[in-house]
Amino acid sequence: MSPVAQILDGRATAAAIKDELAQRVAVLAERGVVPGLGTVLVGEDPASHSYVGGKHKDCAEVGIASIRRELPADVSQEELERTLDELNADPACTGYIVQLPLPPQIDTNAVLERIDPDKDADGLHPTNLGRLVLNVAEPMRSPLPCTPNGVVELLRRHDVELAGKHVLVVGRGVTVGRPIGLLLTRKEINATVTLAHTGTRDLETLLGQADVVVAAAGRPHMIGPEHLKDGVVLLDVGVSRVEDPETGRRKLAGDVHPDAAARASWISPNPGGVGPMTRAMLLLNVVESAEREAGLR
Ligand SMILES: Nc1nc2c(c(=O)[nH]1)N[C@@H](CN(C=O)c1ccc(C(=O)N[C@@H](CCC(=O)O)C(=O)O)cc1)CN2
Repeated sequence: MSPVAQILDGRATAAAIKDELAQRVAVLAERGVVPGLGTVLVGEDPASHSYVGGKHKDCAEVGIASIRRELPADVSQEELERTLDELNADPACTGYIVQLPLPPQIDTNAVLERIDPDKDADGLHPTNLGRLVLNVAEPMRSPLPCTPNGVVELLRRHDVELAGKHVLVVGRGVTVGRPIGLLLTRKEINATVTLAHTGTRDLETLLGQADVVVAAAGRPHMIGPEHLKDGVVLLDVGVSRVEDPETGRRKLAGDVHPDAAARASWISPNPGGVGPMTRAMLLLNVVESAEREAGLR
C-alpha cells in the first residue's frame, strides 16, 4: 500500500484562480471593458440548472456580467439557433456556452458549430478543437475545453509531474475524453495517453499499468483499489447521482470508488476536485477572450 493519498484540492485551487481572474477583470474595467458570460440552458434538468447557477455565481464573484437564456425542453433547432445568433451579435456577450446535454430533437454538433468561435467559452467549436489539434500557440491560442484544462491546471498547481507518465483516460466524450489527450501530449506536458472506452478490451490490465487515471466514464465507482497500482494519481471526473442506502437520498458519485484512495499518491475528491476547476477554466476563457478584444493579448 502507498502512503495516504494527497488531495488535489479543486475548491481551493479554483478559489485562487478566481482571485487572479478578479484582478485581470479589474484591469479590463480600467479600460472600460466588462466581460460578459452568456449561458443557454434548455429544459428543466436539475443538474444542468445547478451547474449553470454555479457558473453565474462564479461570474458575480470575479466581476463578469451574466447573460442568461432559458428555453423549453421542446425547443426547436431553429429557435435555439436564433438564440445563438442573438448572442453571437450581442456586444455585451464576450463568450457563451450551451449547457450540455441537449434534448434528443436537437442536433448538438450543429449547435456547437453555430457558436461564433471567438465567443466559444467552452472551447468546443470545431475551429477551436481544430486549433487544439494543430497545437496553435500564444498569442493566437484559442479557448481550451474547460474540464481537460481544469485537470491539467489542477495537477500543475500541485506540482504533479506528467512528463513521461502513462495516463489512462477512461471515457471518450467530447467535453473530456477526446480533447484531454491532445492537451496531455503537448510537448510542454509530454505525457503518453491511452484512451479507453466501452469497446476497450481488458480495461483492467490498462488500469493496472497506468501512472495517472482520468476517469470520465460516468459509471459510478467503476474503478476500485483492486484495479490500480500503488502510487497512482487519480482524477475523478465522473458525475452520477445514486441513492444513498443509509439515507435513501440521491447523492453524487464519481467513477472512482472511495477505497481506491488507499492506492493513490494523489486523488481529486468528487465533489470538490475537477468540477470547481471546470468552472474556473470557463471564467479563464471568458477573461482571455475579453483581453484579446481589448488588445491586451
Ligand atoms: N456546455 C457544457 N456542458 C457541460 C459541461 C461543460 O464543460 N460544458 N460539463 C458538464 C457539467 N459541468 C459544467 O457544465 C459541471 C459539472 C460539475 C461541476 C461541479 O462544480 N461539480 C461540483 C459538485 C456539484 C454538485 O454537487 O452537483 C464538484 O465537483 O465539486 C461543474 C460543472 C456537463 N455539461
